[in-house]
Amino acid sequence: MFKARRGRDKQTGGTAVLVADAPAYAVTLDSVTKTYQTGTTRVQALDGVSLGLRRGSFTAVMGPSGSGKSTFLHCAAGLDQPTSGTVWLGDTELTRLDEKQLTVQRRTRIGFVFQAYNLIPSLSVRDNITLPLRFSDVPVDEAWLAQVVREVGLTDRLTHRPSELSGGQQQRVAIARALITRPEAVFADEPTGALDSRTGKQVLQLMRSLVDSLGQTILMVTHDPIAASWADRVVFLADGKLAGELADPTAETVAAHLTHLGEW
Ligand SMILES: Nc1ncnc2c1ncn2[C@@H]1O[C@H](COP(=O)(O)OP(=O)(O)OP(=O)(O)O)[C@@H](O)[C@H]1O
Repeated sequence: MFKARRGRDKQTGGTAVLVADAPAYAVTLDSVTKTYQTGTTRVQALDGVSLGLRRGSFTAVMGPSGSGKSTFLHCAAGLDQPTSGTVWLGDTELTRLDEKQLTVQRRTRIGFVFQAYNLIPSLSVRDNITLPLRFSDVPVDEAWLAQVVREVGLTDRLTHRPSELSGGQQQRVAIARALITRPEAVFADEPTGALDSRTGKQVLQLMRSLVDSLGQTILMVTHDPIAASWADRVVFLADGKLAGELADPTAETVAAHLTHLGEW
C-alpha cells in the first residue's frame, strides 16, 4: 500500500524516488469489519470502513448511538482486532500483530485520552505524565517533558496530586501523558464528556493547538457538534458504515448532517 513515491528532488531538480519519505497517513484502515457474536446474536459493528488519517490532522468521528464509533476507535488504535480488513500505523500493519506486539505498539506509538481521566491518585502530576515511559523502561526526556507540560499549561502543578486539580486540569494531565511518548497518533474518546462547556472548550483549544503547533495527529470520538467543529474534518458513521464527511466543519453544519442521519 505504501509504495515509494516519486517526487521532485529539491537539490537537483530531477525526479527521485523518495524511499525515506514517511507515509502521508499516520493511520490507515482498509475495508475494516468487526462482527460481535453473542450466543445466537450477531452484530455487524463495522461494515467495510476505509479511511486514512493524514499526519498532523484532527479528525472527529460522529454518529448515532450504536453506529460503531467506539468499535472504530478501538480497531484504529490497536485496542481490538477487526474481524477482517487491515489497519496500518504508519507503515506497520497492526492487523498482523499478536496481542503482545500490539501492546508494544500502543505503549510506544499511540496516545490515549478518555472521558474518565484515569490518573493514579497517589502519584504526582509529573509521575502520572511520565508513567508510560516507566512502563516501557524509557528515560524521561526532560526537555520534551518541559515542552509538553508548557503546552498543556501545567508547569506550576507538577508536584500536585490529581485530587488537587480541577477536572479540566486533570484532563490536561491525561493529554500530557498521552503526548509524552511522542506518539504518531492520539485517540480521544469523548475527551470533553465530563467537563463543563467552558473547560471543555479549553481542552479542545489545547488539542487544536497540538495539531497546529506540534503536528500531532488526533482522532476524537464525540457526540457534541461544538467539539467536532474544532476538527479539520468530521467523518460520520451510521450502522457501521461511513455515512459522509465534512471538511472545515461548523457546529451548525455538523448538527445538520446528524439530523440528516436521524440522530436528532
Ligand atoms: N463487546 C461487544 N459485544 C457485543 N456487541 C457489541 C460489543 N461492543 C459493541 N457492540 C455492539 O456493536 C454496535 C456498535 O457499538 P459501539 O459501541 O461501537 O457504538 P457507538 O457508536 O460507540 O455507540 P455509543 O455512541 O452509544 O457509545 C452496537 O450495536 C453494540 O451493541
